[in-house]
Amino acid sequence: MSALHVPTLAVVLTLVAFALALAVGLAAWGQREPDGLGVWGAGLALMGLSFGVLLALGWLPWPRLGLATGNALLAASYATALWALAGFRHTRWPWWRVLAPVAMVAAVSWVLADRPVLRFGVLNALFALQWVGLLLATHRWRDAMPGRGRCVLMLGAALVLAVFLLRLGALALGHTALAKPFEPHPVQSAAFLLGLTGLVVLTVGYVLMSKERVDADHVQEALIDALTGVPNRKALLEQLHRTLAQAAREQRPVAVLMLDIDRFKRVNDTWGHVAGDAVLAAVAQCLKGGLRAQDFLGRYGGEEFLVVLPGTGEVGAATLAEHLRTRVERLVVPWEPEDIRVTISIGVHVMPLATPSEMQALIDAADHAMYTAKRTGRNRVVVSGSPDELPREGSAPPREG
Ligand SMILES: Nc1nc2c(ncn2[C@@H]2O[C@H](COP(=O)(O)OP(=O)(O)OP(=O)(O)O)[C@@H](O)[C@H]2O)c(=O)[nH]1
Repeated sequence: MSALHVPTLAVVLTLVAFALALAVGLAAWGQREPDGLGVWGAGLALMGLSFGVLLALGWLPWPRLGLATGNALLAASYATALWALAGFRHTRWPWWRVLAPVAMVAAVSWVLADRPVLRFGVLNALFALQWVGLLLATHRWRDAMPGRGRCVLMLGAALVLAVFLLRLGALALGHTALAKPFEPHPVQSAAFLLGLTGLVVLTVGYVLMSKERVDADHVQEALIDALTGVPNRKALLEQLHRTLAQAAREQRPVAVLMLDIDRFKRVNDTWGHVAGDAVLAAVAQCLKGGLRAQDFLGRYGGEEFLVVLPGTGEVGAATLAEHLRTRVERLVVPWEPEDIRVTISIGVHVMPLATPSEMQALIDAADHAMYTAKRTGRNRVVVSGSPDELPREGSAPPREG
């Protein structure tokens, strides 16, 4: 290990830090949703700068100032890494949390400039504390970082922390020669290798976290209807399929409500398409607010919504449908020159023992009941199979009584 030339390793570390800063900066450039990646890149640049200053100490006219600056930049780069993570979590990060460790490290470097062993010990302890803080924060903020990127990042942080623990351990065992900057020593070689590996792993972890966030957003966008903010048809059908499969396993009923805004064309024709959009969004949120936690609402098509009620029988489904109908009836959508009110017609169908293969039949039956509600006056609820329902084409007329 001592064959590994420490100053060369330090130069490699400097170049790698700058190269990663450039790559990360390019990746973060023009990001739609900033997630701290740009700040992470700035931290890498600060790290490269700090090693540059420390490597140039021998040539600087004021080595004491150079030492304090180089170490302060290193503390700043570590503090910036934590700041970036706070940004990933959309947490406001006060300036003092970045500046406090920087000021402390600068003061220690300056005051203990003539006591290299003590300075080396205190500085490595302070840096180790910064990385313990970063590891703890990453663990505490795991909800905001649910993917594998966080694990990779924590591995990188552990490797960097190991650098300072290794140096502190060696110092405690009497290897005081380490205290000279870039002194050839197997422990220093190992520390630089660990640091280099940790830096790369950390950055890969952060970029992975950023990518996982974007992927999750895309999945979410693909399943949410942009206008109304409720699940779209694809998400709705997938959820209904899952609900039917679970209901079949548990031998429980599933109810489906098909809801359609009455005379919606008139809303568009009277107040314009933008008003129609506002009404659609307001109705969707109104319906959503009237559901129980286990129920599921989605936009089935134009002005049609579908509600899935797992484990709900006919009486419960009809009661909930009536509740939704009155909620929408009371809804007032603010608009100029006059507020807009609409009503909805609802068709209800319940399958006591449904299976996923009957999904389309379930929807069609609710749709037909809704069609009956339209044809028999609108602003009403019709339960499929009830005497109210009009006969379906090609089917037997509804039973009497
Ligand atoms: N503003 C807006 N209008 C939509 C949207 N999707 C569908 N529509 C309109 O919804 C209207 C549906 O009209 P129809 O199917 O004739 O039904 P209706 O006027 O609601 O009458 P009934 O259903 O019989 O009560 C059409 O004018 C569509 O253009 C949308 O996303 N935004």
